[in-house]
Amino acid sequence: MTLRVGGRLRVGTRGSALALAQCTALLAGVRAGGVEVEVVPIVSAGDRTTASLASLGGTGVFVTTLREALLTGEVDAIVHSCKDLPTAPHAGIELAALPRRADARDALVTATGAGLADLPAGAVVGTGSPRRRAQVLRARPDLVVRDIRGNVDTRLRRVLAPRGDDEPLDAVVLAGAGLDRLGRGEVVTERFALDAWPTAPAQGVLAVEIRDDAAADVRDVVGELDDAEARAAATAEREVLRLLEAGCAAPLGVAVVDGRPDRPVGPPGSTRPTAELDPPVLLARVYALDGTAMIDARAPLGPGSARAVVEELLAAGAADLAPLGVGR
Ligand SMILES: NCc1[nH]cc(CCC(=O)O)c1CC(=O)O
Repeated sequence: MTLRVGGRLRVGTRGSALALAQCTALLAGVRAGGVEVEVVPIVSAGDRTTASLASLGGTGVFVTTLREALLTGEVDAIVHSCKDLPTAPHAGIELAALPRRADARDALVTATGAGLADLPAGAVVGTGSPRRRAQVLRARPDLVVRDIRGNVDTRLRRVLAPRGDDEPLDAVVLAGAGLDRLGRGEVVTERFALDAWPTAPAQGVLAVEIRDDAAADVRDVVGELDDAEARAAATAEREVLRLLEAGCAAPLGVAVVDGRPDRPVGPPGSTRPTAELDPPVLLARVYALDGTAMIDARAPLGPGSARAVVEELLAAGAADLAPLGVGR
């Protein structure tokens, strides 16, 4: 099929290996459907510099550059990791598709193949995420967590093949979905069950944005990628983030889990066999930064579930436990 407007669908994404891999995989189905697609890598200030992301205004710099390319008409659609997308809507832009979710779980990669429980005391685990730091320390207060930055390859290298000037790490925690999409899923030593280790809101979900005045055929093609289950889960998880006014500094874990504890919703990448499982439940968990305490809230997944878990968390003192925006 040739799109009536422009002939082919131009899709912008970040130039990182992960962004290109996940965008290309997402669009394989669109191409198979006969639509001509061009992936356009968009380089942002955050990709060009080694300055800290905070000095550039946080990870929002990537999203902003992509949105500029969309609004100027350089591309017809943009693809982000949904977990990197601010919860506030952007004028002129529409979240047109939340495609089927990949593995939402965090993954541990260790140099020796040891699981988290088997790492020696004092082992050094790298992560830049306050949530992951709290979760590691909660499970293993005897480990050392090192703040690390960089793309997936850089972080893996620190464990699997450290260079002379790197401090070697014994382990890193990364999103399983990112490793899978890069074809590196085989390096994972352990994937943490969501009920024990809820992850970032919308982890493993991609987000496709279009202009709100997009041509009908662009809207149709992109809309085909939307997945009702991913949309319901990502929407509720992001609503928790929004209501808590939590940024990436908040040690907050959110997940949609099976109504029965200790079981994730379906095996990774599979469609949930709805008939066999209890109704899905929204789980939100706020940690103390050092992992010594945590507060949980759960509600059956649905339109009111985010508000219900947030009220429960706040009533239980979550705003005193951890740095959230709400109540400050
Ligand atoms: N914060 C960066 C980021 N944004 C999305 C992913 C992974 C892919 C996804 O969650 O969809 C990652 C890497 C990571 O957390 O290990």
